[in-house]
Amino acid sequence: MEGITIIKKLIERLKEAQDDDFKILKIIEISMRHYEWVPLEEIVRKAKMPEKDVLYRLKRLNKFEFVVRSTYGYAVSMGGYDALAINAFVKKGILKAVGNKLGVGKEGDVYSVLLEDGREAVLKFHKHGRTCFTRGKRYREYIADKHHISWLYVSRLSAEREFEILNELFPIVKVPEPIHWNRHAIIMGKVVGEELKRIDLSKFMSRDEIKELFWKIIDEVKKAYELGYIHGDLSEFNILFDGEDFVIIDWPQAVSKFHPEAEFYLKRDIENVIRYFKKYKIDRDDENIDTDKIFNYITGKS
Ligand SMILES: Nc1ncnc2c1ncn2[C@@H]1O[C@H](COP(=O)(O)OP(=O)(O)OP(=O)(O)O)[C@@H](O)[C@H]1O
Ligand SMILES: [Mg+2]
Ligand SMILES: [Mg+2]
Repeated sequence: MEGITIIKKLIERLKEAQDDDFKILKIIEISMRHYEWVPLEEIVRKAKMPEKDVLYRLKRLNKFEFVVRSTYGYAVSMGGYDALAINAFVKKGILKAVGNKLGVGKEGDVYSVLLEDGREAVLKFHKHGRTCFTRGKRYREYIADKHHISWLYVSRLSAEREFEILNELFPIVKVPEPIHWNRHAIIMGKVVGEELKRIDLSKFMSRDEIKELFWKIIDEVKKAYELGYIHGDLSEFNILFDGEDFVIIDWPQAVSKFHPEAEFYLKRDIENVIRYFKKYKIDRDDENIDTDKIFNYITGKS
């Protein structure tokens, strides 16, 4: 799988990379708040190192594909940003090893990881606007993209947001346990189970049991709402089920229940869940399985 090869390469490069490589990479990262392309002089000035030493580090960073270069200067690449986050987790004594890729979402990559305390966990990289930074994409296309400065900022913000929300919800709502956050990456508890989308419940559950599962999911949505949040992207893709219990994942886009469009988002979430369960015909003899009724139930309007 391509994902595994990429991370393996990244890990190899991480092993090779030295503290001074990361020092320079961090200077570029910080300077990107003010520059699209950080000029060499700026890096030299901040590094307080002779120019030839800085150039040596930049050459290495370029070889690792941790930076992108243009005539105007240097920028951190997506791989470089991944490396910074992984390096930070390792330096803090949190992360021990990165394993296989678990899933590729629209917005990020998820890996199975081993923590220093022996726990298995999950590392999720938030990657917004990744299209402007895919491997091999050329400089010309890169500068033509007006969003290229913000991907770093937006990805970081999204990870921070998901981490905060998980902290608010866990353990009251069935969500993964938030463990750590750095840059655009979060480490969270590993959930056993598969996306509902990939499971045929009727193969091992009765209709009553399936109906019970439906209402349990709705109750989690209600609990999240009571804590102030609406998932905003709830569907059979973001519910992991192990045959008995489930966990709702993927929260960065969640909105406040006081959001002006709150009703729209909550109803859409409810509809998605109802739509998935329709194929099991659980709504046949339960008139309460209705978007408006469930909306009222969740918001306490009935
Ligand atoms: N805590 C977890 N434990 C186990 N697997 C997980 C966990 N979090 C995510 N995954 C796996 O990784 C996939 C992608 O995760 P998630 O849905 O959070 O990311 P995403 O990039 O936002 O996806 P999407 O494109 O659906 O928005 C999930 O569908 C699931 O298979
Ligand atoms: Mg998802
Ligand atoms: Mg998502």
